Amino acid sequence: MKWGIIGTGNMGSMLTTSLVKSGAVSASDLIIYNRTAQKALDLQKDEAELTVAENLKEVAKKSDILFLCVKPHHYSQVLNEIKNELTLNQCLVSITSPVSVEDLENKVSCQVARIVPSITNHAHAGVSLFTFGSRVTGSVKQNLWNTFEYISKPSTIEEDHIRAASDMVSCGPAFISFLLKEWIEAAGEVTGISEKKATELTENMMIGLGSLLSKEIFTLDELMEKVTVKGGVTGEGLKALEAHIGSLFQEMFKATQNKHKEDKIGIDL
Ligand SMILES: NC(=O)C1=CN([C@@H]2O[C@H](COP(=O)(O)OP(=O)(O)OC[C@H]3O[C@@H](n4cnc5c(N)ncnc54)[C@H](O)[C@@H]3O)[C@@H](O)[C@H]2O)C=CC1
Ligand SMILES: O=C(O)[C@@H]1CCC=N1
Repeated sequence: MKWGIIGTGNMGSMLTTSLVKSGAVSASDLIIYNRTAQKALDLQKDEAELTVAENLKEVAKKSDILFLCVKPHHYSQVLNEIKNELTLNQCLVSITSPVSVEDLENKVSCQVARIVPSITNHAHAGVSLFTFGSRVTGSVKQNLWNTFEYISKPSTIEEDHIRAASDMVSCGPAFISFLLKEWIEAAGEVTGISEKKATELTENMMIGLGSLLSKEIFTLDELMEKVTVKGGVTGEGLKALEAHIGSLFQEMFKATQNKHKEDKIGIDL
């Protein structure tokens, strides 16, 4: 089974490295291609067994499962160049949310799936969002699912909820990092604690929180309950949060919904 990756930017390189390092795919079964060849060659320096393809047609022809890891506005150009190489035995996997599986199925004649990954998959953690097209065979579905279990918790997502799901698992690391930066800054402003110390404490708290959740020791509700000692400071902090949070997250989800709609209109496969 040969695995191809087109586009070795943030996500393509993350998938290349994580799939190999987790033991999901052996480097000798991976073939990668990037428009700027150096990016692909740099990955090969770490994993000598990787094949770097000379061009798009080569990676398309040689892959049983082919990941498309370019930005959505490059889809049309790439697909036009590879579509005649792809047959029903192969599966094209898109990793972007604004392009639906249905639209891709109308463009190419091979099997099609969408797996939206997350930067958290670098740490072989977090979620990957799966949507299978109508032509994907049972064995390919199983193979993709099993492979992504090495680096994530795969989760099936319907088209209607892909934006919200991707906001949570893929944009989430950026959103939460932004909130934590605000928290660190506010701690400094209000109490004078140094940014360095506040960052160290916050990052380690997050690692601990992630670990509690991953071991299923507590749910989110249980965490709030256990930490909120009656008459204590946590309760006061939570009250302040409730009073000031307003429609912060509603606005965030609305903003991404709007951008998603705009992107979909702008993408012409
Ligand atoms: N950054 C993230 O956390 C996530 C990104 N995605 C999706 O992944 C896709 C890629 O995003 P990034 O990796 O962040 O972008 P990026 O800009 O880092 O990577 C895109 C890569 O594609 C290459 N490329 C462009 N045209 C090409 C062509 N014709 N042939 C071969 N390579 C070509 C570029 O040289 C670049 O290395 C996007 O569609 C995005 O929606 C999905 C989940 C998370
Ligand atoms: O296609 C998506 O939804 C992802 C999330 C981050 C960038 N692209």
